[in-house]
Amino acid sequence: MHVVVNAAMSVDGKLSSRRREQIAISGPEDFDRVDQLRADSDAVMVGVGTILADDPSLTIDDPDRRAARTDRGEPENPARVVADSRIRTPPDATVLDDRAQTYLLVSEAAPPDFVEEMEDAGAYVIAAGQDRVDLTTTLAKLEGDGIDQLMVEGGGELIFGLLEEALVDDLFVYIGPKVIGGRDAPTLADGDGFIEDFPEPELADVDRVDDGVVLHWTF
Ligand SMILES: NC(=O)C1=CN([C@@H]2O[C@H](COP(=O)(O)OP(=O)(O)OC[C@H]3O[C@@H](n4cnc5c(N)ncnc54)[C@H](O)[C@@H]3O)[C@@H](O)[C@H]2O)C=CC1
Ligand SMILES: Nc1nc(O)c(N)c(N[C@@H]2O[C@H](COP(=O)(O)O)[C@@H](O)[C@H]2O)n1
Repeated sequence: MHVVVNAAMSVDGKLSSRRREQIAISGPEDFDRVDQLRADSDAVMVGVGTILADDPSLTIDDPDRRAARTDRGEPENPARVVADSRIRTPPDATVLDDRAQTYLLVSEAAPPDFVEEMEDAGAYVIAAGQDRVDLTTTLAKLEGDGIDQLMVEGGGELIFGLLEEALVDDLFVYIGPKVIGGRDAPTLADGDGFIEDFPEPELADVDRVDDGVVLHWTF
């Protein structure tokens, strides 16, 4: 499986404010680049923190891109994947609508009643890990289901979890013209943070987009 992380951050490295509400950091050209990345993916993944904060659809905006996928014999939209250790995804979350297949990655601590509720809402539930989703095992299961190209859109906890397990191949970061600040605002990589063996990606490309810049890092 090839894992591509994409996120937009402020000049000071924040994904959002301390209120954890969605903030438009990208401009139109960058949102279009993200739409193309989604169209090139078999699945788009986020953590449940992003579901609770933003209620994203994770579908493709451009109808021509959706048509090109169906012409290739692919589903109109990539599948959606939510990492949600204890099932905090609300049953009326937009990712559970019928526009795409949705996988919910949960831990073995996820209450069985909630698992059943999510399956009734149309999600395909994969469980691995004691208290927290075991990302290595669940991503391998997704690969077994035909997901070769996985795009991850955040947030900071999930991105750190993937970096910690050395699961990231490419990282695209849009840095937009905003300063958000705040010690409690989410950053690109949250979690516990590294204290040694810091991942050291290589800078593959730099592009000026809208009023900011896209950095492409490879691991
Ligand atoms: N600017 C941008 O590009 C983006 C911004 N955001 C922002 O990020 C914030 C949400 O980010 P976070 O609160 O960090 O939540 P998150 O979206 O990273 O979700 C974290 C959750 O993922 C689940 N998870 C399961 N297994 C895990 C594992 N092994 N490692 C890590 N997480 C695991 C846990 O239930 C955990 O609580 C929101 O404010 C949202 O608006 C989110 C996506 C993109
Ligand atoms: N690429 C990007 N730029 C920004 O400025 C953002 N605020 C985000 N946020 C993430 O985009 C997703 C929205 O999904 P839908 O369009 O509703 O499908 C979601 O993952 C946000 O957190 N991204």
